[in-house]
Amino acid sequence: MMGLPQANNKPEGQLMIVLRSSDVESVLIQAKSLSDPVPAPKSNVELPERVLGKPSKTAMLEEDMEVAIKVVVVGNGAVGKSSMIQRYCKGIFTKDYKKTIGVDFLERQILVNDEDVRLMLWDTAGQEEFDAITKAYYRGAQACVLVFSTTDRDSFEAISSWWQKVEVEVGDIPTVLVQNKIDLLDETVIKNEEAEGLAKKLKLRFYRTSVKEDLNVNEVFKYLADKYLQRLKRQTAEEPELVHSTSNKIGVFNTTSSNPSSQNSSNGREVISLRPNKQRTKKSKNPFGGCVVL
Ligand SMILES: Nc1nc2c(ncn2[C@@H]2O[C@H](COP(=O)(O)OP(=O)(O)OP(=O)(O)O)[C@@H](O)[C@H]2O)c(=O)[nH]1
Repeated sequence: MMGLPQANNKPEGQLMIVLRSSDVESVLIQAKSLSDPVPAPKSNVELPERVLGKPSKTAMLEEDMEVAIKVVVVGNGAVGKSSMIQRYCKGIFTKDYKKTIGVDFLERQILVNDEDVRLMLWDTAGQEEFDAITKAYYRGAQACVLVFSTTDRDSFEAISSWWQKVEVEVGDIPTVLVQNKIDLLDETVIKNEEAEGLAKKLKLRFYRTSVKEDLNVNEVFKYLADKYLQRLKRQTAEEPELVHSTSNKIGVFNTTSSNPSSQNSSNGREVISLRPNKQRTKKSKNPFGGCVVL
């Protein structure tokens, strides 16, 4: 768990994010300006249908749109998933271990090849008991970080099964394999060749990180964003219609509206309620620029 110090200052559930499951499956692209022809959505996440029939999104992709990428971070418990997301988004590291219950997420905005990219980092629980919950949140993921720990053999051996769990839900998405806690190399229980061999076998880019020492964490997410953008551009060039289709590839995501009263299931669609397991604050700028706690 992300273990924020202020985690319990506020009664749980004050801020509830409600997503329809189909929305979670969308590539999220946010209109940057109010003059954007895409109408302001009524709830936090809009349906892909809303973008149908509107001016070319291909052009907008180039000029007016901001790409948002849903990244899921998966792996056994205690390998450092929450710590990694916290390090990346808030620039901090805590020694405390608090198990993540269900899912959690933070986001950070970065610039990749002059393109604004919003990374939405979904932190999933590493324990099997939460599998049913976490699986639902893999849907719609556009990139994935598979993490194991230098000091935990089981976490290394579980990587293939984590990968399968994600793949079953979302297919082939940009993915990286990460060996975390390399500051503890003295205590390693995994040989270098084994880790590299696994990356080769799974055909994945491999990073060694230390969240504690802030080694290579940025690189992991930068690589994924880059890879995803390349793929998106290729797809858009090859099949511009994809952007307009109802295939849940594109959605409009409004992070400015957070009116909980508009988030309900009155339309009869399935509703997933995300209850942050720690305090969420309103979006605010912080010293790490572009990092937002939702
Ligand atoms: N030495 C060292 N410790 C780390 C590193 N990254 C995380 N930790 C520690 O490992 C423990 C587990 O970290 P978490 O980030 O909570 O692990 P998690 O994978 O989110 O665990 P679950 O929520 O159970 O899935 C914490 O005590 C962290 O401080 C690292 O790079 N080096």
